[in-house]
Amino acid sequence: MDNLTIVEDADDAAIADWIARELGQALAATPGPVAITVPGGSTPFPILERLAAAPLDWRRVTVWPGDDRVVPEDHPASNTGRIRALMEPAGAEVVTLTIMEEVPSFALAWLGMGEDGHVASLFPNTDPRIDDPARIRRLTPDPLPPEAPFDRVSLTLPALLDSDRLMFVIRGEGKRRVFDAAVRGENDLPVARLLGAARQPVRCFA
Ligand SMILES: O=C1O[C@H](COP(=O)(O)O)[C@@H](O)[C@H](O)[C@H]1O
Repeated sequence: MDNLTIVEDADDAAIADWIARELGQALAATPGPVAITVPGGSTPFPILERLAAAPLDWRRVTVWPGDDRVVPEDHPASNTGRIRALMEPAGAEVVTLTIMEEVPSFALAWLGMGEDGHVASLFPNTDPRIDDPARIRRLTPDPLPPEAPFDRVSLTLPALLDSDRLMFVIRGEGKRRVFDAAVRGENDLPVARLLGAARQPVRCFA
């Protein structure tokens, strides 16, 4: 993949700095709002905490969770609740993901990945398609991940691909093996489908 850059051993502060620079450039390029999508789970939150402290015009930034578990926002497993708690005090607008939303084009689509190759909440059993006519779907992972055994709402592949840049943060050897195999086209997991269709720059902090 000519459009892929893998950055190894970057710590949370370095990743937050890189995102802040990207966002700063996107904000400088337009007087209007800038949308980004961010992952949930556990990996992104220390990075988001640092990012929220960056001196950006957060009032022009709309933050979209890339996916969420179907739980109330005050539930500890709610991605949106945790993202909102960090990003709203900085001044950003945080969107609640429902299937009614109009989804914008993103300046940056930041993704995590599960060891099963899922991105956002596009799990292998949900057979995500790059020509999905929907931008947001409600889905049921099968098997249900034991750490978050809930139905999901997720941006779809075309919604994630409608972005100027894609970025992953993946930690651990198991995830790295799955990601590298996807890059080489050796599997057909959701991450491989996304990467296979990506034409924008992709950066993976691994
Ligand atoms: O369930 C989810 O898992 C993935 C991976 O999370 P991580 O903590 O292992 O990085 C995450 O990207 C997704 O947003 C989340 O809902």
